[in-house]
Parts: sequence; structure tokens; C-alpha cells
Amino acid sequence: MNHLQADSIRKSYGDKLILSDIFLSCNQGETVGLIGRNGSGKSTLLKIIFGIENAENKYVKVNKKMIRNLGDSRNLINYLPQNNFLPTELKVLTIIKLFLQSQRREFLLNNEHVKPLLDRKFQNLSGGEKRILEILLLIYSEAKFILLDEPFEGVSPLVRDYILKIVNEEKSNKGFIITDHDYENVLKISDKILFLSNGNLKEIRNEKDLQEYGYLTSSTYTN
Ligand SMILES: Nc1ncnc2c1ncn2[C@@H]1O[C@H](COP(=O)(O)OP(=O)(O)OP(=O)(O)O)[C@@H](O)[C@H]1O
Repeated sequence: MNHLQADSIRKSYGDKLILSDIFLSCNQGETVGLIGRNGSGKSTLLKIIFGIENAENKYVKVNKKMIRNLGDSRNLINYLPQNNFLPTELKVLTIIKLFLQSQRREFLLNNEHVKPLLDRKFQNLSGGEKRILEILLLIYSEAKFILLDEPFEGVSPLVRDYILKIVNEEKSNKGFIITDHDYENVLKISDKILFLSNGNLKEIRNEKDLQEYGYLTSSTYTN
């Protein structure tokens, strides 16, 4: 079984400490939900794990392989950034051929959400169409661990439910770390939920804990 471990992660911007000695682990078959207020450092943590952001200290491993930079994470970790990352000028069909090997390509070419988009340039897709294409390309990539930064942002409920379904289906082959302010769906999909605050991660169980830690106000959460 594949295993991702991130340990002793420390990161500051200027004199502001963002992450202080963070430990996080994810197994194949597991979805880890990461919740925190705006600016708490969730994206920074995912970027450090993926290898595109430096840290003062970090120890990231997939199985026995140390991940020191982006090159090390190739075929092991993939990351969905908050902003679109695909080449804007290319048609969707070309993008799929570039990103996926033939076996996995077929699934996407016949996917109900992607098939109608194949002849269109990425730049001409709607925000939600761009997002679902990016997410599916990552989920069907070779990588063993998929880090999704705000996957539910800008997608309709139908597409959001489809993302939840695909993540659950692919979980047997991969591990997922998901952060999104749609906390209800993060709670729904996650096997383990971590709350990032003041540079530290705490494991939480439910919405009541989120209220206790000040992520939700009592009027947001009423049960
Ligand atoms: N390159 C940078 N230089 C300086 N400060 C930065 C940089 N990138 C992020 N920060 C700061 O680090 C903190 C954490 O940012 P990060 O984007 O990781 O937060 P987040 O939890 O993902 O927030 P959000 O939920 O709003 O997306 C913020 O205060 C942000 O302003």
C-alpha cells in the first residue's frame, strides 16, 4: 500500500510563521480533508508537499522515496492549484493526449463531462468546465497521491457530486488530500479531517469541532 508522509514542515513568509512543525500522512485508500481559515497556510502546505514551494524545514516521503522538489514528485504526487494550469491555446483533445498515456486517455475521451469539450480550446471553456477537466486529468494521472486545492470552487452541484463520486471510486488506487471552503463536502468525503490554525494541524471530527476552533460561527452551525 502506498504511503505519503510529510513531517517537520516549517515555513515563514518574512517574520510571519505560517507552518510550524507540521506532520501529515495519507495512505492509499484514504481521503484527508484539510480545513482552515483564509490565509491559514493550506495552499502553502500542499505546494510544499508537491515540491513547488520551498520550506525552512521539510521531510516529505512517498513510500521510501524522499520528495525534495517537483522532479522527485513526478508520477507520485499531483497537485491541483487554485488557478488554472493547463495551456490556454490548446484544444482539449490535444491536452488529454499530452497529459495522459493511452490506456487512461480512453476513459477521459469518452467521459460524459469531457466528450462535448474535445474540439474546444481550453481558454474558451467556462470556469466549471476548466475545473472538471483539470481535476479528471489529475485523478487519472499516474500519480499515487492527488492534492486538490479548492476542487469545488465554481462548479455546479452536479459536477461537485461527480467529483465526490470519482474521488471515492479512485480511492482504492490513490490517496487524496483535499482542501476547500465547502467544508460540508470536505467533511462528507474525508476519512480524516485536519484543521490548520496558527501554523498547527489538529485532527477534528465534525462541524461542532469546527465551531469550537472558530472556523464556523454558532449561526453557521446550528445543530
Ligand atoms: N509568496 C508569498 N509571499 C508572502 N506571503 C505569502 C506568499 N504566499 C502566501 N503568503 C501568505 O501566507 C499565508 C498563507 O497563504 P495560503 O495561500 O497558504 O493560505 P490558504 O490557507 O490557502 O488561504 P485561502 O483559504 O484564502 O486560499 C497568507 O497570509 C498569505 O498572504
